[in-house]
Amino acid sequence: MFLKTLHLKQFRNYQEQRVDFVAPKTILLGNNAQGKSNLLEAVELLATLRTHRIARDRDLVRDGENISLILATLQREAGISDLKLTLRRNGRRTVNLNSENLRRQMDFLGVLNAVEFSSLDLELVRGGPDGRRNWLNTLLIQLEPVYAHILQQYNKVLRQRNALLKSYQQSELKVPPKELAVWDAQLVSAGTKVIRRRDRALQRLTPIASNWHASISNSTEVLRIKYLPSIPLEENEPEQVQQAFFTKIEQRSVAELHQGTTLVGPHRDEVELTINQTAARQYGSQGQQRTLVLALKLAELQLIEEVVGEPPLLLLDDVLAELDPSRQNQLLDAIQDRFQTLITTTHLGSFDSQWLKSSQILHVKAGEIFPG
Ligand SMILES: Nc1ncnc2c1ncn2[C@@H]1O[C@H](COP(=O)(O)OP(=O)(O)OP(=O)(O)O)[C@@H](O)[C@H]1O
Repeated sequence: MFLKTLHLKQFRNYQEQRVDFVAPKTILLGNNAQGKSNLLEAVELLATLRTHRIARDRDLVRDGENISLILATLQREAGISDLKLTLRRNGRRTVNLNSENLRRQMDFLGVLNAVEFSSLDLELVRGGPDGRRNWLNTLLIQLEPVYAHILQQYNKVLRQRNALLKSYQQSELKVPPKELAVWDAQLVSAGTKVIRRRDRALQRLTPIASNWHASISNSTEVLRIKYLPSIPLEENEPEQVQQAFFTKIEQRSVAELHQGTTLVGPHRDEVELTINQTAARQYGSQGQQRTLVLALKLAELQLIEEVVGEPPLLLLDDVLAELDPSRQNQLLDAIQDRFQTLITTTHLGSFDSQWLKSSQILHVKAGEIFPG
């Protein structure tokens, strides 16, 4: 797929800016805080309706405005699509495809696919399980847009069940509330769907990521990715997972009532990353952590391409210059001209000349874009 144009209105620090993409790679060049990442963020929003920088919609809308528009023209094998996302300060969003407002956000999600790689992704290795769950959720939304709906349902049930547990904890009641059984069943039903999809996605991603990792590290390191769901998972069968889920809830019920919160379910899942059988985060070197994240990102690209049937976009936010020339070349070989790539950087100095040859260069200055 190829993003032909992007048009931002009152988004972040852009007043109104249209960009035409004319090469397989676009380098957005500019000093800090000019709007380079903001532009990638707009593309990320079109792909996932999420942003990896924790932000509410009112942070995305330009200061002093109430509404913000992200418009794009996308070329896919099946034809051209026009996407429009409206963000409002009050958080209400509208999604529009080919001039038609869509009722379900799910129908917007499968249109543009993109993999984002920024320095924040190093947190995948270094940070807590939350970041890894988030990463997996974002990937799954693109592999199966219905996942966005499933996750939303799970989170809703989780919030309601937590509210019930909290009110019990704060009450004088001696007997757990009767409605809890209803919430247990709903939690298990929605949670099982989440768990089974996470398991399936990681089963497919792991061999691809391990291969990339072996190739980047010249086979000196073995990367393993292991899904550690909060309930034991023996077989990826609905009945088996549901049964295990109910059993675990029963085992933790006293603790849940005591703590007033849900202790079992996919909101407590972990994804373990190991290199040569040691937890990756203990593998101190920044270089090794970068290799790992690069392998994960290349695997995401490949998996999305396999599932969707077309190469997604790659968004490289300030990471390319940090890779050494050999890793840069590996990335270049992997993406060639098949994956449209948008790259932000503050300087061109450390770019391999190969990169520059096939790139369109745009200058970003205070929310405006100028051709290079
Ligand atoms: N809602 C908003 N309204 C107006 N300006 C905003 C809004 N949100 C962010 N900005 C501005 O956008 C700028 C940050 O842009 P961005 O994050 O894209 O930086 P960048 O060019 O990628 O630089 P860096 O190299 O530091 O990442 C800051 O000047 C910030 O004040």
